[in-house]
Amino acid sequence: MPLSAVASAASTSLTSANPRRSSPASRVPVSLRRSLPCRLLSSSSSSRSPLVPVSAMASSSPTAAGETSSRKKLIIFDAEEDLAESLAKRTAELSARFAAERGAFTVVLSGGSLVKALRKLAEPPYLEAVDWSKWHVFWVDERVVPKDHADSNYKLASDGFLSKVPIPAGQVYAINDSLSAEGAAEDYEARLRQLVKNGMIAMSPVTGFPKFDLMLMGMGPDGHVASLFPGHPVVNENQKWVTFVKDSPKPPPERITFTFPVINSSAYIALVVTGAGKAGAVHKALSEGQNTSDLLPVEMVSLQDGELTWFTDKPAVSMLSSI
Ligand SMILES: O=C(O)[C@H](O)[C@@H](O)[C@H](O)[C@H](O)COP(=O)(O)O
Repeated sequence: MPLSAVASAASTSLTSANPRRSSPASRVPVSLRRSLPCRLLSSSSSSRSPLVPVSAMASSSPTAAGETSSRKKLIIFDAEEDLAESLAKRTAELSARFAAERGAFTVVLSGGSLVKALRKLAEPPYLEAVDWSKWHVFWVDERVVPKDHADSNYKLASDGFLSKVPIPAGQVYAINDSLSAEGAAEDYEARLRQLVKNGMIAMSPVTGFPKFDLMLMGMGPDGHVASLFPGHPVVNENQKWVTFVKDSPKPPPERITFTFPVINSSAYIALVVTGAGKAGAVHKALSEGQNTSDLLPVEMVSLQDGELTWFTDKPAVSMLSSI
C-alpha cells in the first residue's frame, strides 16, 4: 500500500504572510522524510489550510480505471483552532463532492474529543455553505445507555454539533437504546443493510462491505478506535458489520461498534488525534519497523480503497523522533 503523508509544517508557518519563508514541504526536517514511511506533499505556503489539494492527493497515488488506491497522510497543527478549521474545510469539501456525485453524504462519528473538533462546521461560512439536507449521520461506536445519558455519544454529538446544523432528524441514525448491547448491534446492522439496499449507503465493490463517505474518528491513548480495544477479540471480527462489547476497558463497559471490515471500506477517514497522552500510540503507529504481530487497533485501520488522514498536533507527535 502506498503510504504518503503530509508531514505538514505547522499551520502558523503555513499561514505566515512572510513571502520569504520557504514552502511548507521544504521546512519539514529531512530526518522526518527518512523516519516516516511517507512521501511529502504540501499545499502552497499561502494557503490558509495545510491540507493538500484534491488534485495533489490524486497525483500522489495515480490509479487507472478499476484499480484501487489507498492513501495515508499526516497533518500536524500548531494550534487546535487550526486543526478544527482544516477539519471543517475538508469535511465541507467532501460533503459538496459526495452530494453532487451521489446525492447523499454518509458521515460516521465517534465520541470523545472529535465532536469538539467539529465545532467550526456549525459556524460561518460552513453553516450556510454546506448542504445539510444531504447528510446522513451514523456512529462508528456507541455506548449502550439511554440517548439522554451523559455517556451517550449521540447526546455528545447532538449537544455539541448536530443540534446546531439543519440535518433532517430522520437522517440521524442513533442506536435503539431500548435494546441490549447484542440487540442494539443487530438492529443497527439491519438498518445499515436496509440503507445499503435503497442506495443511501454505498457498497464497496472491493470488500463487499458498506462504504461510508467519511468517517470522523478519534483514537484513545491505548490506540483504540471506535470501541475496538487492544487485545479484545472483536478486533478480529470479519463477518459482522456491527458488533458489541460488554467489557470495554474504557467506561461505560457496554458498547456497540463498527467492525474493521466496515471501517476499512470507507472512502475517507479523518483520524483526529491530539494531546501528549496519545503520543505513545502515535509513535507506535507511525514509526517504521513496527512489530506487525502486535498491532494496536489504530494500526489496523487500513483503507482498501480510500484516504486516511491523521489530523494531529505537536504534543501528539512528540515521540516521533524526527519532528
Ligand atoms: O465512545 C467512545 O469512547 C469513542 O468513540 C472512542 O472511540 C473515542 O473516540 C476515543 O476514545 C478517543 O476519545 P478522545 O478523543 O476523547 O480521547
